[in-house]
Amino acid sequence: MSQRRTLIAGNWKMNGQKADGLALAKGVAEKLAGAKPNCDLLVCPPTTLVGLVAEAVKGSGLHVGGQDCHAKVSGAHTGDSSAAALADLGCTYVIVGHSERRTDHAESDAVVKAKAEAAIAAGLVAIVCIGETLAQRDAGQTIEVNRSQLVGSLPAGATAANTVIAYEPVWAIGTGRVATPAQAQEVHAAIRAELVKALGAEAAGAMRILYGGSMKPDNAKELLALPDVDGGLIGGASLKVADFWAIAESC
Ligand SMILES: O=C(CO)COP(=O)(O)O
Repeated sequence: MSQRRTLIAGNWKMNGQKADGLALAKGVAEKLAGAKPNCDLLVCPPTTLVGLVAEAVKGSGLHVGGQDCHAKVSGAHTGDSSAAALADLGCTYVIVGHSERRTDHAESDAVVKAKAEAAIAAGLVAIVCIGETLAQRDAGQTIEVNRSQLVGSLPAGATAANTVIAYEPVWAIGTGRVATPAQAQEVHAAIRAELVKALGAEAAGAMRILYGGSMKPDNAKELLALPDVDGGLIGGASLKVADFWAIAESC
């Protein structure tokens, strides 16, 4: 049996306002009150809702996370949020380096690494995202692109307790085109091998590597059963209680 506890994480992205966001979070928390799936459950609402959601699900066992944080603790960074402020609102995780942020905000590996380090310093678990584009996959660069993003984005002091890796092939995000089990396992195994080099076998063996990209109730079981897939980072399907819960029940 894997020593790694599966993590099912919902990335709501820029979706939800007070009423529907609260209903979604409370819906998941209520499910959790009735049954304990064989995984940790996390929702990452937009920053606007993080505080409200964290208050609403307090004590339920449902974890709450941010979708991004700044590398600095405070200062003149209009529109940004610090990891410490997210922790203060009740977050225990934060996603960094999502491909949408790498693209929309030109975030480099160095920026992602600094953000992950800030997250850890604030006591949060950093979920560090990496993944290749379709053009890179078609050019046979998948393993090298992921290796290089991982090495460049991995925070100093990373441990299995403070860092989670998320492999999200860009071509699978929001497209309905999910990676095949063979494609996912190949990259996850390569990530694990790189983690062994960077952190040693023990930490690498204990670190969770999530798959993200069109994970749905009908494909989750097969992906989550792969030896190096330790959970999911779920976009679209995390916006419906029934779908998110069905994925959690596939663990
Ligand atoms: O980007 C994702 C999660 O971070 C995946 O999104 P989808 O599940 O909508 O493809």
